[in-house]
Amino acid sequence: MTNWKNLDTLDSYKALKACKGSVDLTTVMAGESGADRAKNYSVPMAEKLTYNFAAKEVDDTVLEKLAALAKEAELVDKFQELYNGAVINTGENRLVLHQMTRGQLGEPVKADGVDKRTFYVEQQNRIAEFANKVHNGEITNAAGEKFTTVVQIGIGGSDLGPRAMYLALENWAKKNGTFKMDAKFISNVDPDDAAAVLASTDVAHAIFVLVSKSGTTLETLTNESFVKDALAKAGLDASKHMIAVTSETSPLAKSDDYLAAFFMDDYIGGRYSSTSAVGGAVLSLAFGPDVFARFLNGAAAEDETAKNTDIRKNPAMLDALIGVYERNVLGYPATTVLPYSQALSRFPAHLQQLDMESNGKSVNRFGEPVDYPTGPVLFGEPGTNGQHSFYQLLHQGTDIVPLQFIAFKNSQIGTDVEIQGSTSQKKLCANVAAQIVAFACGKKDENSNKNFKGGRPSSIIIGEQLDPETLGALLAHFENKVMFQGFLWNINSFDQEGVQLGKVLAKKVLAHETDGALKVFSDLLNI
Ligand SMILES: O=P(O)(O)OC[C@H]1O[C@](O)(CO)[C@@H](O)[C@@H]1O
Repeated sequence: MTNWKNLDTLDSYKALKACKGSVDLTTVMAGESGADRAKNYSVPMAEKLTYNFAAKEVDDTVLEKLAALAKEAELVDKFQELYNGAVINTGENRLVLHQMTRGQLGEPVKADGVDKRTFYVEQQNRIAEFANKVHNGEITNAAGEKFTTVVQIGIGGSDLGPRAMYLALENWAKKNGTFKMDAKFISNVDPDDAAAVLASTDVAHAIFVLVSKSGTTLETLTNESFVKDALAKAGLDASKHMIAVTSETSPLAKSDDYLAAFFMDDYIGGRYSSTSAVGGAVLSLAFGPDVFARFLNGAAAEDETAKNTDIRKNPAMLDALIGVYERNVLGYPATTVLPYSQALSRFPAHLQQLDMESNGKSVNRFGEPVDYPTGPVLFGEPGTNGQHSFYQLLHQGTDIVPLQFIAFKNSQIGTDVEIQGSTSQKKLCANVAAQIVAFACGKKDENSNKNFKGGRPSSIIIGEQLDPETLGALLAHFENKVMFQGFLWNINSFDQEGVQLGKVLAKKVLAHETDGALKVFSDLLNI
């Protein structure tokens, strides 16, 4: 059994604090020293990805202290407890098993009377069989015609991850001949969301995937009714056009309203559910089950790296430790993820939920207030677009915001042009290389308006090409990073009580049970 202790009670953390200010990026990232760091401060990830931390404010001494912190905080042992079935989600008294949707990292875990790995694989097989039947025309609409579009209805983790993964692989699948069906997504309770998606969808040839782990989310149930209404208006039987993905204990599980139902369970948090049936249904329908299986393999391979006790061989743990150093010792309040890949356009939105819903906590695992900052604000956009938007603040603003770049050597589609001696792909990669050095080293100018102080830390994950395996590995990397940071902060990264209050008050507003400011705002909004 491991010890769960607050970060500020650990001796190795106290030692780490003494390192504050010891690494000046403007110096160490210049000249030969910068070249050496760029070569050596790099850790292999799975699927030929590498995590390069040359431009972080660390040196061998800081790394030694981070290694000591990893050891004292028993990070790898805690991960081991997690995948071997301990009740890590103390707030909800649940196991945490999302890694098991992609592999068996440790011992078999039995819960609810079944072996959980067997359960997840069974669901994958059921989804694969269903998707194959849709693709080969064994499952059709009432007129015997093939379905051509899949529309996912869900919100939060039942939308963001699957949507980001779909967008990440859409062009790759088209290029590689595995694209089967268009996928669309309805998430917001804003009626314009469902209305616009439905208006651009041939509903007679659409299969709708209702995704809600709890089966009680207001937005999702409302959008389900919206879609059912549209199907009825088109003279179609909704139960022949809808499947459900939910937990076996949810009210949706036993309903006859669906063509089929596929299951995840309470041991997979919504924001960790992309590799469960939640992502499995839409991705298998859109790209085929083999592509989904390749995505899972990439995630499984990355999970294996997270078992390593050596911080130079465990990229997620190293990334997590550096992030905690930046947050708690260096005092940086935010972080940004900047994929130089258009296909990853919604990946930062997924990471916002993953990171902030997991680690936006003020009490530890035992419900006691913590005296130190926990999860940072996370935001992001693809580069180079971000460069022409908010990078101004990142380069010259008064706050230092650590950056996390992601880039691939090759594009997905492969269509490119050479203009002024370089292809677009080379221009993309040139920009990310330039940004790392510009942020770290800055540039002196007598005109203070044009002066760049530098000293702005970044890391970069570099890959060959974004494909199903690299995407899986990338997803698992960030999930595991968030998990290790939660362990360091001694918080429960797997519940989300902070989302409840707003839901309760919204219900009161709709029931007209308001007074005070709530009543005034209700009136102002004409509710
Ligand atoms: O899948 P469900 O149960 O509809 O939940 C959707 C989302 O709502 C939340 O519970 C937050 O309100 C997220 O954690 C979750 O991903």
